[in-house]
Amino acid sequence: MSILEVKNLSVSFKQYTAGLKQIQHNVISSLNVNLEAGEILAVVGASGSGKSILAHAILGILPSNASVSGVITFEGEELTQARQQAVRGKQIALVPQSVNFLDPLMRVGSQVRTSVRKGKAVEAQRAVFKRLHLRQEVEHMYPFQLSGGMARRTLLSTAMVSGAKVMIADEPTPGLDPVVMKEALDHFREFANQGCAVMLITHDIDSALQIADKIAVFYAGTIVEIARAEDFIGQGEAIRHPYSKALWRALPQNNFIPIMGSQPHPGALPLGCLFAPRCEMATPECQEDQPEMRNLRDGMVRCIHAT
Ligand SMILES: Nc1ncnc2c1ncn2[C@@H]1O[C@H](COP(=O)(O)OP(=O)(O)OP(=O)(O)O)[C@@H](O)[C@H]1O
Ligand code: NI
Repeated sequence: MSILEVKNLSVSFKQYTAGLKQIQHNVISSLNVNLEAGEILAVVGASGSGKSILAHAILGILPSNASVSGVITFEGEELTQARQQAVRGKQIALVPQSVNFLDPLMRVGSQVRTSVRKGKAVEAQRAVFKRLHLRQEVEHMYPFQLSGGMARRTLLSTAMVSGAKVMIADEPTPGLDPVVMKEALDHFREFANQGCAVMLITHDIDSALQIADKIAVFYAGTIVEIARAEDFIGQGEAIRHPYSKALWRALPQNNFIPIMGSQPHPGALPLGCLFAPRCEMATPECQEDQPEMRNLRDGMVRCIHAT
């Protein structure tokens, strides 16, 4: 049993156009993913592809105009709204993408201490601050007194002291200097080695590959491939989905080959495969139905042509 299972998740937002016409934005569609204890799953993909929405759906913190369908289970039991509230910040911790998640009216040391559930709160907070190179006097500061990097380290600290079994880190590293970034990534690896499951959402594929066991590739609101980190090597021959291959080849060290076209807007998704309009391998069949996720070479892929 996976510690966290997301089955057939869809999330949409109702939006009103200028003429008060209502349109539906499908920001996540039929998404399946599992988190295993002891593993780090890195989630990569373009901006606006729905990575943060997935994190917020798991934690039950989507805005009220969102409609959600599908089932999320934690330790084999469905995560209902009540259960999401009960486990949030305790068994399932979030390192949010935005530093606005800090409480502006509370000193940051106290914020971190309220997340400690076992052992001495002050000691745990001071140890994590030291590890992330935050000076001790920072504990007395309010969020507005912090630099962007310090605020991010405070958010990381809050999740790290929580003792959660599942950690979801949404872009935890931008703005951190390389030394602190390495500490943060090493910390995630240690968590996983202790039996915790980590979902690391990131734009930094290189860092993700250094610590992740598996990589999930997001495109236009769904996961198109789940691969082992080792598959991301060379020219990407072992990578299954044409979008994942393109993403890999677009990296500076892999020839910087740009991907033509752009990701479809959530208000106007194509009927069939979401990547078909940009895909060199697309055939008329690809335009008919969205392909199902299928097993391929010890990974998962959502493409009828992948081999
Ligand atoms: N409250 C909202 N109402 C309507 N649409 C929203 C809302 N929040 C997010 N979206 C839309 O959902 C889509 C997915 O957004 P999300 O923030 O999950 O992307 P992301 O993959 O995390 O991007 P980034 O890498 O830039 O953080 C985007 O098209 C975004 O515009
Ligand atoms: Ni995001």
